[in-house]
Amino acid sequence: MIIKVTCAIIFHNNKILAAKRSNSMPHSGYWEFPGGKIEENESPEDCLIREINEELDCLIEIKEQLPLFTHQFSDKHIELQPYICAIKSGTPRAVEHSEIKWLAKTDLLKIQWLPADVDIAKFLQSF
Ligand SMILES: Nc1nc2c([nH]c(=O)n2[C@@H]2O[C@H](COP(=O)(O)OP(=O)(O)OP(=O)(O)O)[C@@H](O)[C@H]2O)c(=O)[nH]1
Repeated sequence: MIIKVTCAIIFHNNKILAAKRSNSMPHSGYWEFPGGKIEENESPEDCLIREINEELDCLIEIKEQLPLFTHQFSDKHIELQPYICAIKSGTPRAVEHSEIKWLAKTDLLKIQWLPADVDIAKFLQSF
C-alpha cells in the first residue's frame, strides 16, 4: 500500500521547524516535518495547508516543492512530498505533537527523525 503524505519545511529566522510525534501518534517520540496524508479530491498543497492549520494552528505559504522522498516501513510504503514554506499568519504551537522546536540547518541531524525524514534533513543541509 502506497501512502501519499505531504510535509512542510517551515523556515523562520533561518531556522526550520521540527515536530515530535506524541504518545497518541504511531511512531511516537520521533521527530518529523509536520504534515499528513493527502485525502481524496485534495491537492497536495491544499492538504499541507489544512494539516498545518490543524497541527500547528497557523497559516503557511508554500514557496517551493522539493523532490519526493520514499520510505518502506514493514507494513506500508510512504511517499513523502516536502515543500519549503513560510508562516503567513499566526505562531506555530504543538496542537497534536508533544513538542516543536526550531533548528539551524547545522543542527538538523542531531535529533531522531522518522526514517523517511533523515534523507530530507540531509538534503536540507546543502539546500
Ligand atoms: N506528517 C508526516 N508524516 C510522516 C513523515 N515522515 C513519515 O514517514 N511520515 C509517515 O507518514 C504517515 C502520515 O501520517 P500522519 O499521521 O501524519 O497523517 P494524518 O494526520 O493524515 O493521519 P491520520 O488522519 O490517519 O491520523 C505516517 O505513517 C507517518 O509515520 C513526516 O515527515 N511528516
